Amino acid sequence: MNFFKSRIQASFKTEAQLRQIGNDHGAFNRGSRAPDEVGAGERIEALLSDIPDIAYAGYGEGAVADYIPGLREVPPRQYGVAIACQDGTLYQAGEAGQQFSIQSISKLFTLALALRLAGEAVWARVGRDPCMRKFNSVSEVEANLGIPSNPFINAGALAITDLIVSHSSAPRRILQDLLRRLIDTDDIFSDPRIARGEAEVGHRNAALGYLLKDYGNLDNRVEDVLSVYYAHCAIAMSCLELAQSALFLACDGVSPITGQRIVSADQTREINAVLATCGMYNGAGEFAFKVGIPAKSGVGGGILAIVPQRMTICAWSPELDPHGNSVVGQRILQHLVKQIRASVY
Ligand SMILES: NC(=O)CC[C@H](N)C(=O)O
Repeated sequence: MNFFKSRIQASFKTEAQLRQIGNDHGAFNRGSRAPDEVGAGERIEALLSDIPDIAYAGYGEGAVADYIPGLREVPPRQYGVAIACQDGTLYQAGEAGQQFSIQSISKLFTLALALRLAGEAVWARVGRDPCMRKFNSVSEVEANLGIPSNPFINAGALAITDLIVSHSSAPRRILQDLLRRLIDTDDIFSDPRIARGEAEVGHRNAALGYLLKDYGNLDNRVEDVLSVYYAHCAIAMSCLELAQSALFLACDGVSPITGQRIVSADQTREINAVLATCGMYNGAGEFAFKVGIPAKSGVGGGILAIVPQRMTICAWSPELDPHGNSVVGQRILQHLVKQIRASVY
C-alpha cells in the first residue's frame, strides 16, 4: 500500500534534512505560499527542530501511570510525534515508530465502531457533555442516573463496549481488526500482559460496570464487557500507526488510505465535536484554550489529535498530568498547532 508518498525520518540532525522537508512538502502551506517562497520553509524547519527541546523541558513535570501494572515499567523520558496529512504526506520525530499502550485512545475508535454497528442508538447509552470529575469517577455516573456523561470516560466506554459485545461475534478482536484494516497492516496486537494486569487491579472499572448494570445500561455480563474493554485498552500502536488510522476523522469519515468509509460525514463531525469537548477529560477546557483541536488522550501517554479537513497529529510521552493527559504530548501539540495555525477556534 503506497498511499503515503513519503516517509521522512525527521532526526533534526542536519540542516540539509530540514531543508529537504521544507522543499518537498507543501502540505502545511496549502492555499498559501509555495514552500520555497519566503517564510514557508523556515516555518516548517522551526516547527520540527523545536520539538526535542520542548520534550526535554517538560520531562519530570508529570508521572507515569502507575495504577496499571506494566505501564509503570515504561521508561518515562521518551517522546514521539507523527503527522499524517490528508494528501498522504507523513512527518515524524522522536520515537514515532515505537509502539505503546493506546489505553483510552481506543475509546475514539470504539465510538466509531459502535456508530457503525448500532447507529444513533449509541446516544441513548451515553451523553455528549464534559465530565467534571476524573475519567474513572463513580460518583459522576451515580449523579447522572447511569447514563455516563460521554463515551470517552471509562463508564461511557463500558456502555459503548457493551453495545459492541451485543452486535459482534468477535468483540475482543473487532477493534484490532478495524485498526489493521485502516492502515493495511498485520502488526497491531493487544498485549495480553497489560490486559491481564489491568483486570487484576481494575476494581473501580468493575464498580462502574456493576453500577451501569444496576441502572439497566449494560445488557451483557459485567465480566464479559470488562474483558473486552481491557483487551481494547491494551492494544499497542505507534504514533505513526495512530496518526494514519485516524485520518478518516480528518477526511469526512473516509480513510484516504483504503478508500473505505468508516462513518458518515455527519458522524465524523459529531465525533470530532465530542472529542473537542470531552476527549481530554476534565483537562478538555484547558486543552481547547491552549491547543484548540479535537483530541483523545490515553494513560499510556499518547494523544491523538485531529485537524479536520487537513491532518492528524499523534504525540506520545509517558509522563501524565493529574487529569491523565501526557504533559509533553500536550506541549508538543500546542507548539505544532500554533505554528501551523490549525486551531479550530
Ligand atoms: N484514561 C485512560 O487511558 C484510562 C484507561 C484505563 N484502561 C482505565 O480503564 O483506567
